[in-house]
Amino acid sequence: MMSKEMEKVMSCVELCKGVNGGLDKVILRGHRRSSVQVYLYGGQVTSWKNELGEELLFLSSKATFNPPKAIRGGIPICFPQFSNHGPLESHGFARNRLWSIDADPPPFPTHSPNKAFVDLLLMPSDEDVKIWPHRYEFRLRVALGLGGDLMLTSRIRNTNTDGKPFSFTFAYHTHFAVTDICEVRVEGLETLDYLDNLKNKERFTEQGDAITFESEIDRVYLSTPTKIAILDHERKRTFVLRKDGLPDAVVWNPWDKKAKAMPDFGDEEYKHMLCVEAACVEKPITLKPGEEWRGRQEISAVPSSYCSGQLDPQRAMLFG
Ligand SMILES: O=P(O)(O)OC[C@H]1O[C@H](O)[C@H](O)[C@@H](O)[C@@H]1O
Repeated sequence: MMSKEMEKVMSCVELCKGVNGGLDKVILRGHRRSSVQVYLYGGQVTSWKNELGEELLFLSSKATFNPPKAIRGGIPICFPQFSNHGPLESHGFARNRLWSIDADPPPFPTHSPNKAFVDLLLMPSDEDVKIWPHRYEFRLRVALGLGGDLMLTSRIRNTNTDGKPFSFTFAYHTHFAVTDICEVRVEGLETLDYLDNLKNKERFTEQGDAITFESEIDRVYLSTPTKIAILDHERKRTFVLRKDGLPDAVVWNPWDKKAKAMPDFGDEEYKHMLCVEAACVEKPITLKPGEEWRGRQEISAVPSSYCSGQLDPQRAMLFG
């Protein structure tokens, strides 16, 4: 049972103005100094802090908060198209639309005691329908768990009235903050096939033990396990990413040359970020009118054990 006091702390959800007093954002406050910030613009998480108030996500110091440009960093939502895997603009348009707060969302099947969450809603405007001729309701729940984990659940429903199905690709484009990219490794993707975006989406098989980084990387790993670990050796911190309904995982770091070419990304910032993205890219999702899809991502930050860099066994058990 949670104490009354704890319940009070956990129920903290605040709507306020973001950077430069412009765009609206929601702050979720959890235990001690843990928090999450979500902009209604893009339905985009831009900050996730642990109990010590340490930032766990990367947000570029050059990120602009000026629509229609997307915010560089945090967790952009890529919908209805991932990257350039289709005819739409890069990553579709959900990341540069204004979402609304969904005051009365349909119930979630699983009961959660957690009070620190917000429900957002995106529906197409008439202009959007000209770009992508479909009607949908996209519901996004962002929740800060009792243990400080960040959970994103997307529910996308086809509301077409013309009887037509639609297909889409999707990603939670999560930018993890890391101390030094050269000291990071990703476990859980070894021996898998991937499409290499740097080589015309050609298919390869991962050979290495774990993924380490020494140059630009832009890959879509296919049919991955539901759990992926990102080990930040220098900080002795491990991010655990768990996902459901999202078979693929994108790994991206632009490295020095591409970093310099991006106006909203610092020249040296590639050293301190890594994108590992729960995604559905290879096989698009198709929904008939009335059908709904769900895709969920849960991320946690746990201490790495000292010598081996493996997941701390105590905490790892919690994530099963
Ligand atoms: O610059 P953006 O449109 O935000 O895309 C940033 C990156 O996102 C993904 O990770 C893609 O795999 C990359 O190819 C792309 O460069």
